[in-house]
Amino acid sequence: MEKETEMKQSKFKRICVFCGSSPGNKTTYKDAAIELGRELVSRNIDLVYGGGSIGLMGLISQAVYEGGRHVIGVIPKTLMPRELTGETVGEVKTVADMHQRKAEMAKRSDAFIALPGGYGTLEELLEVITWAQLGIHDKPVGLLNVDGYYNTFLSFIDKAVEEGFISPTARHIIVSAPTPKELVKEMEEYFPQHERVVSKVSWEREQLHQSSHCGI
Ligand SMILES: C/C(=C\CNc1ncnc2c1ncn2[C@@H]1O[C@H](COP(=O)(O)O)[C@@H](O)[C@H]1O)CO
Repeated sequence: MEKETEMKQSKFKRICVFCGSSPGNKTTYKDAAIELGRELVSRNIDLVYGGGSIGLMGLISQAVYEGGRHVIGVIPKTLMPRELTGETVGEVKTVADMHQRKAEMAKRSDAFIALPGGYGTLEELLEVITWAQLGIHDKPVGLLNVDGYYNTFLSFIDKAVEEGFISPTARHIIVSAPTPKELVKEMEEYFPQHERVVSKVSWEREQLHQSSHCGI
């Protein structure tokens, strides 16, 4: 019994999950959101997400909250009306705008995971990958490739490597797996290979500067 608890203990305290504000057309996407939520709970990991109860965002936050872990939803003022995002379970952190939301979600997390989603999810995912490439952070970035949803995206990234727009070491930033269990395990084992371009200290200073201006 003790061994099982030991095995499940994660090095991550909080993971930020990006995912669809829609549920998607297949049951497997909804199931994966709930399964990822339960995987976080089983490893004592708290959730940071975009807030609200719509789509996959609602399903994962509910699963983590019901499992007894802390949930923080970071919502821009403009999306606060409940008819837009629904109720947020757990803690709500209100921010000024979408830019501040991403900075806040990143600051509060030890790693990032993208479930299937649309433009919003892709934008958030690509931003944390770009920040990793620049050496702004070295937190693992995971892609939950449910039912091959991200196969064409991954092929495109490989094409960009082939064509010389993404370096092979930067390709290594994306950790992907088909199930939550495999994904979190691979992220635990992740070791950054890319070169550090921006010093972490200067980035943290920049964040502090922004926070004092935005009243975080
Ligand atoms: C404005 C409307 C609905 C509210 N939509 C969102 N609510 C909360 N968070 C959102 C919303 N739209 C985007 N996000 C963020 O992007 C990701 C989901 O975007 P996607 O395009 O659905 O993939 C998610 O991680 C959020 O952080 C009425 O139209």
